[in-house]
Amino acid sequence: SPAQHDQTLFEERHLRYIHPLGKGNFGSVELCRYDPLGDNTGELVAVKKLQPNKQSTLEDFKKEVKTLSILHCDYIVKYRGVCYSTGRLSMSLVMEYLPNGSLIGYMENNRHNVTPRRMLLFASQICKGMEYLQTLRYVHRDLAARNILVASESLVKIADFGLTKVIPCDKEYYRVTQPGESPIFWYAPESINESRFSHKSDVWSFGVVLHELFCYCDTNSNPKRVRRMFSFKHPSISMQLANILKNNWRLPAPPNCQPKVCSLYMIQ
Ligand SMILES: CCc1cc(O)ccc1-c1ccc2c(C(=O)Nc3ccc(C)nc3)n[nH]c2c1
Repeated sequence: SPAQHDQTLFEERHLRYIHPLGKGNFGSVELCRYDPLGDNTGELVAVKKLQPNKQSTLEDFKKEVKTLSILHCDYIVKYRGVCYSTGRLSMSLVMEYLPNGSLIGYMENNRHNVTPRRMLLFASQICKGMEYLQTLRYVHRDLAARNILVASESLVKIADFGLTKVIPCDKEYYRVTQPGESPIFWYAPESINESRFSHKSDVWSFGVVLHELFCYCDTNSNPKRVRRMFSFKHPSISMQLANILKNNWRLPAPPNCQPKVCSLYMIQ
């Protein structure tokens, strides 16, 4: 039957659960081994189960799968396929497993042997991945170090396309109607103020990722730290953030950041 030759169809009975991976950010992601021979020689995969809830419906999930299945780029996590649960009531997304986890954990654990040169290598790879997405008119909308996965000490890949949208051909931006919980500290001003997303707003988020990289993803310099500057009273956090950005406040230069990188920082 065609299903036997469809490499992107994973049979639930061969998908062996190992342990949980993503905490919250990627939804519920689990490490599994797809082991049809039953001898533990199968490949390790990252699996995201879909629980249709108020945030994401089966339709949203099918859109994420559609988005992923046509992406072929060295700097984007590879789509492997889907696994339908018995009765097709729910489905899971199967992606390649990257053994070193997200950039956040990697930078924290490898602070001493990640040189600025290596950071620029990672930054250029994220750039190439985003450039590829732009050629397909995709806007990621959630570019952040937490969504960059480390394949090896010299290769990172962009992950988590749950929020990715395609810009309509007649427009230059995508307007979100129902913004869920928004990562506003990575958002460009127009995204905060008007829920407008474009390649330009992805570039802004890339700037925040550069900041995270050069701060070794240190939680003390994390963009969320900005929140401490705000009163928890009114106006809302996003209003306060929008105001200081309008007054040209920007993230502070990362501590002991190289002069040449800092000059790059000044053009931000
Ligand atoms: C399936 C969800 C998804 C959806 C999407 O649209 C794009 C990418 C992914 C995804 C998310 C996470 C991972 C992971 C990992 O989390 N790996 C690891 C390894 C080691 C440690 C400590 N932590 C973590 N590997 N491949 C992954 C693919």
